[in-house]
Amino acid sequence: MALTLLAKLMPWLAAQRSMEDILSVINASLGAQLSWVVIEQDDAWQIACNGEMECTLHDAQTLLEQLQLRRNQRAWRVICWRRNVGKLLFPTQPFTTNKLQSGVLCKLNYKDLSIKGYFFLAFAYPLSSLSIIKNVVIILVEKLKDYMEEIIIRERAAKEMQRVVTQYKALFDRAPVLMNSFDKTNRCILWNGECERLFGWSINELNQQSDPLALFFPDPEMRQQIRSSVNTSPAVDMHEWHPIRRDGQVLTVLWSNILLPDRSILSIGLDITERKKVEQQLEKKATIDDLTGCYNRFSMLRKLKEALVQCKPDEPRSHFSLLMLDLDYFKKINDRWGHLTGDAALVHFCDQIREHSDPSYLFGRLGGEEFLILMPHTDRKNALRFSQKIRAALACSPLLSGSEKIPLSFSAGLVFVCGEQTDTSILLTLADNALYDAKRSGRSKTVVASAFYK
Ligand SMILES: Nc1nc2c(ncn2[C@@H]2O[C@H](COP(=O)(O)OP(=O)(O)OP(=O)(O)O)[C@@H](O)[C@H]2O)c(=O)[nH]1
Repeated sequence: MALTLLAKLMPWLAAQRSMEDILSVINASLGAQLSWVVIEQDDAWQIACNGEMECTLHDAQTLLEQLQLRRNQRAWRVICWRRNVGKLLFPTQPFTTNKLQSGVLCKLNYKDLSIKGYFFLAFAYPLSSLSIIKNVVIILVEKLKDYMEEIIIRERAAKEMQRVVTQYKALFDRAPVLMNSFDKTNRCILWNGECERLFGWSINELNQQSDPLALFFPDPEMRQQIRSSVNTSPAVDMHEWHPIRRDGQVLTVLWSNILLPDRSILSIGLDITERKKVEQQLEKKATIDDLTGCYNRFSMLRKLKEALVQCKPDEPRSHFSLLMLDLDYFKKINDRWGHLTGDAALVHFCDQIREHSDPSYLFGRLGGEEFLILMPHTDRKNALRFSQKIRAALACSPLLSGSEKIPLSFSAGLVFVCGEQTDTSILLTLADNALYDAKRSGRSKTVVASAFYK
């Protein structure tokens, strides 16, 4: 009988059917009315039940508690009832109890998996030979045990997989870095929480566009560059890009690309817009004069040094003129109109220079009311012409203090640099001496330095 039953059951176990299906075959083969399997692991209980009668997990637990089977340490224990098993299982339901006359309950331990299992089988008639049914159940349970072990290991692996997926999903959604991926047809397939927060678009909104990337980079050429950096030759190093977000603000984002095992590419980005702004402000503070907006002494001298390095006697394009300017009688302006008007005079002077300068000219404040203009590939004649132009502009547009006109003039020293001089301090001394000559000989004029005169 046991062998016949097992022969019937084996294909079901091999086909990995559900526990309910297997119990149904057992019931049908043995003529049983009810069977269940209960699994207890990590304080969580599961029941699989089949038969003509309903048995809840609570019913099964009450029975196990009553028989103290759970506390019994033996791995194997088979309990058989010749009669009235229904009374034990359903003590409060007298009508149902009549239906179940006899039964077998078997305990099985999975030591390695720290799991307990219970198999129960009940019949509507009293069993004449308990030992036969007991032997059948022992063999049956042994087979069931292997099958259940397989299911449990599979379930655990699935649970672990689910746990890992949940962890990575949380990481993907909550990490303070941008993560996204687009497929070959330009559809967005990954768009994490930080992307949605920063750019203001959801993945559904992106995929309603024929080309989602156009939302961030309206320039088609820029889009081409992005695509090639992602798809053609994925740039692993962080590169700086300037996407536009939903409210129109231009961002600064560092992007890197990671090739995943399935050959898809995940782009990872870091929003550095605020950091970049601070950097730019610091850079500006370090190189630009606060009051006038022209270069400060430090950066002007650096630019002069760079120009000197490039300057070669046989390369006329590298020659340049250097003009050192100083406002005349500036102290008087401060004394008469006050320091704020003195500041306004400095700004006005710089505005005039800026307005009439060639874009290639470099212009900085050396300190106080002293300035330096570097004029690339400009000879002495043109440099002198330029200083006259500034003088005329200042005469035409005096500084206004209310309705009062404040005349401004300057003296200047000019040096033409043609590659024979390499020392900045000597050049500055030459320009300064020429400026001093201009002051001494009446002011409001430009004097050309005698050395390097050409
Ligand atoms: N308002 C204002 N004044 C400044 C600033 N820097 C320097 N000064 C003033 O500029 C004046 C320069 O005076 P001086 O060196 O005697 O030169 P000057 O009066 O222009 O006379 P000459 O150069 O000989 O024509 C001083 O009174 C400084 O206090 C500034 O940033 N703002």
